[in-house]
Amino acid sequence: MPDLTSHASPSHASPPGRAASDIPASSNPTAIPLPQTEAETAQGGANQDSDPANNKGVASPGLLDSFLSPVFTPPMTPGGSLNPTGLLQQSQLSGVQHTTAPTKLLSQLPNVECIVRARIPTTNGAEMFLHLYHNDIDNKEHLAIVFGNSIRSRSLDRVRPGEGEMDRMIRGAYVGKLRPGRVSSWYDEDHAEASERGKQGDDAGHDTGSSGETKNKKLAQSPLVRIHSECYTGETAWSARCDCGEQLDEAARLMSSPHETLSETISAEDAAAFDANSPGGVIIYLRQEGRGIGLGEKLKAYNLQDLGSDTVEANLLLRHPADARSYGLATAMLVDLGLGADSNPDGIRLLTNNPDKVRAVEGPNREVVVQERVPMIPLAWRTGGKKGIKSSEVENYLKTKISKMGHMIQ
Ligand SMILES: Nc1nc2c(ncn2[C@@H]2O[C@H](COP(=O)(O)OP(=O)(O)OP(=O)(O)O)[C@@H](O)[C@H]2O)c(=O)[nH]1
Repeated sequence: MPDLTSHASPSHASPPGRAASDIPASSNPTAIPLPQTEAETAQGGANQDSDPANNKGVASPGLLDSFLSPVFTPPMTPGGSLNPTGLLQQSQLSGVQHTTAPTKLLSQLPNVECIVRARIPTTNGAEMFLHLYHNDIDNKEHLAIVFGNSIRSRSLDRVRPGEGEMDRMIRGAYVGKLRPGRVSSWYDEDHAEASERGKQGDDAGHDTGSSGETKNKKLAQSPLVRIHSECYTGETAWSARCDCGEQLDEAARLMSSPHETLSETISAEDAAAFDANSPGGVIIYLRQEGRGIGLGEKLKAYNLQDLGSDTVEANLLLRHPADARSYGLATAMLVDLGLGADSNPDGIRLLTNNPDKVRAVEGPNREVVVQERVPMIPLAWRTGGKKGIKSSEVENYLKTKISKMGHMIQ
């Protein structure tokens, strides 16, 4: 077993020789000539030196010249536009602290609609409601994993023309619990729960019980929210290259037993009081695999990483942005779930180390308020290496997040 440092206190110096700005172009045979920016083209070409060696490109030790083969076709980043010149200019700024472009905010939130919701009993005993969304900017099935009973989707609860009670129950627009023989989506006999709101066509509230009872209830704490991007390798294929699977598990754990926090466990009495007012939690699961470049491109990036690049360099070498994601859909889904500033002015607590995510999730007009950022410290760092992921790859992945993407993991 190699001597791994994932549990060590992080002192996160950039890996030597990795930063593009640190390597003189003349001594960098693998520098890739970059296309002109639109502005440069308009000016007749600011970058008129035809010698590729004089263009600073992405330095990746160990890459062969053949990488520059003319058969290499730069891919399209799904749903994104690419300006590698701009990205690299940022990476060449002094200190290489935050080398990625800030996440672009859409000027307007997309429209989202919750199509169906279903109760999922989970293997650890907790229960959650899986919400599947459609939207008007892509054809993907983005998800909201909702813990607790106080968070409901407005678009799901809205009455649809011509639908009957069975239709509503089948698509998950019911209060309380389903059981054989139940006939009303609005009234749950066992729990004496009725929602008048939906019947009246009022989509402004988010109560689950008798009308008005929970609508303006002051919650003990703001709801916990995690915006998670799909990672097939880390969540399903047991990859130790990243900590995505661990982060998803940890977010679910914190939301299903909200009195367990990262730092303390509160008394049983306090826990009961907390549960009575539990704000619940939401994991917004966005289908932006590989930071938005897709699984195929991420696998190429893995091979580049094995050839010596870090995670940011590998994306740039493949002509993708370091991070091609956006969060407008997440903001719109949170608003639909009643966690927007209009109905939840106290805001949310966002589980993340990513500063871009905090700004981006708030939306172009602060449609969502992030009241507090809750850090996600890797399990191996918190337990001195006893638990969590141990690999040199995950160590490099986390180091690059800190040194090049400005992540706040301490
Ligand atoms: N391109 C690329 N994407 C990766 C790599 N490793 C993991 N990912 C993707 O990174 C994304 C994980 O990001 P998130 O879990 O949202 O986390 P984050 O934005 O890094 O920040 P946190 O909220 O602090 O976790 C997923 O889409 C993964 O598929 C990699 O080596 N290259």
